[in-house]
Amino acid sequence: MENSKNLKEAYNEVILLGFIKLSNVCFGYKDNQDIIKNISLELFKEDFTAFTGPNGGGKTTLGKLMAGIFKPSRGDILIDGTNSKDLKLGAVGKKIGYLFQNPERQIFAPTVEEDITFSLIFKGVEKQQVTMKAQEMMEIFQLSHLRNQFPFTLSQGEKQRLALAGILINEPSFLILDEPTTGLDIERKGQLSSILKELSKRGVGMAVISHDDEFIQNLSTRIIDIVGGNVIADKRK
Ligand SMILES: Nc1ncnc2c1ncn2[C@@H]1O[C@H](COP(=O)(O)OP(=O)(O)OP(=O)(O)O)[C@@H](O)[C@H]1O
Repeated sequence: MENSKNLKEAYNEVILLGFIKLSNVCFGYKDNQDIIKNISLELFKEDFTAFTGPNGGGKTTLGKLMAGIFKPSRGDILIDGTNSKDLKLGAVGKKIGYLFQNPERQIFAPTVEEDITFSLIFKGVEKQQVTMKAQEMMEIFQLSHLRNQFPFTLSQGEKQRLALAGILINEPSFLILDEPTTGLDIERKGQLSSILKELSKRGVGMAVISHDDEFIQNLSTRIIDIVGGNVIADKRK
């Protein structure tokens, strides 16, 4: 018994286990029309994975499936070992942080600070701890000077950083980011790259949907091409 346990542990150490595993996944918004067509794929925390491909290919749809926002019409998605069909959105949120293409969709509160702390307060985390974590997030994302500002009046880059701060305060194990560089100037894009690289180094899994070639080339270790709801290429660098 003891031997078989050790064997299993050793096996798990040498074989990298996928954090998100898709098996024969299909999905359509309307009946009989699959947008995602039988995709099987495993994503690893150790990778920095980029999803590319032409407009309308299905990247955003796939991202929402992997984040548990949509459930597959057919096939299964395991998120950290649990079928996404059995996971409520709140439970997925503890494991996966999802940045929408339009960060305004993630603004909930009347001030920047309240927006960042929204989810922790909702979960009933103790006030002193919430304040400390918010401080840390505002420093990392250079939002301290905007703490009392109404989020809708922020610039695109600031909204992007605010959305990321609100996601990362929950310490998810894996991040899925949909077009995170849209509307960012070169300087802000560089800052975002450094933050994501650092998070990846600290063990946070990364999947980025992007058309931004330079950004992808700079960060990713694996590039997956999605065309017409299919994976047409899957390359490691
Ligand atoms: N809510 C929806 N209802 C119906 N069809 C949708 C919906 N959202 C997306 N689609 C369709 O699904 C297909 C894939 O769209 P999706 O946004 O996933 O592609 P994408 O690869 O992310 O595109 P882009 O690069 O333009 O963001 C498109 O044909 C789109 O029109």
